[in-house]
Amino acid sequence: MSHPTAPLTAEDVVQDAPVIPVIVLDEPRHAVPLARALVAGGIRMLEVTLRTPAALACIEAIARDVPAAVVGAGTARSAADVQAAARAGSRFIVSPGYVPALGQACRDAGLPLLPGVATASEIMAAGADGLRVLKFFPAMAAGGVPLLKSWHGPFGDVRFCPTGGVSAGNAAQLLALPNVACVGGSWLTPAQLLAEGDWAGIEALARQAAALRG
Ligand SMILES: O=C(O)C(=O)C[C@H](O)[C@H](O)COP(=O)(O)O
Repeated sequence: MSHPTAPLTAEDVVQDAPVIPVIVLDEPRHAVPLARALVAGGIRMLEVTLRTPAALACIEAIARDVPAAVVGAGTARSAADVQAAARAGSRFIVSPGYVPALGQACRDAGLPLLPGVATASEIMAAGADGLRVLKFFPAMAAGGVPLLKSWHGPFGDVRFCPTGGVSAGNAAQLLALPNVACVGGSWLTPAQLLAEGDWAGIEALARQAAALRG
């Protein structure tokens, strides 16, 4: 990334760190200290899922108060989600699946999209709309390492961010594959550490995740 506020590409999003934390926030007051802890641990590309009522306020707070973080929205399922996420200050969009309307909404908003795929046809649908950097979801349930190896033949130009069932225990094995750019997961931000406000604990998890590659 050349400048912290310059428009990003999907490549920028996946090559910044080995892990994109998938963050579920119920409490807006957790957003800023959590983002600071992750950044302190070496992880600044942060995906806040739109699964909770607090999500947009959390994205807004991180975008405003943690300039060292790059906040994006996850669980985007519709054009309206993309628009709301963009208004809140999201710099990238992650979705569990892909429909062309989502791709169009991201192009309209000028935001990179990591769309979720789990089959060859979905990879081809995303590819038809110019998308070659994809989330693989739900990674471990859908086929994990063997499926990624199978895709590498026909889709050698596609790079994946496997997410879903990824943990500190299996991330290194995924990251070793040539078509894996990074992984995503919720293990850096356990609900219990959030509830306890254990920011040092989250920073330590981020530091371990940041060290997974290189
Ligand atoms: O909310 C979304 O947009 C999703 O697609 C689902 C998340 O990526 C997974 O829930 C993360 O999986 P875990 O790391 O196994 O918890």
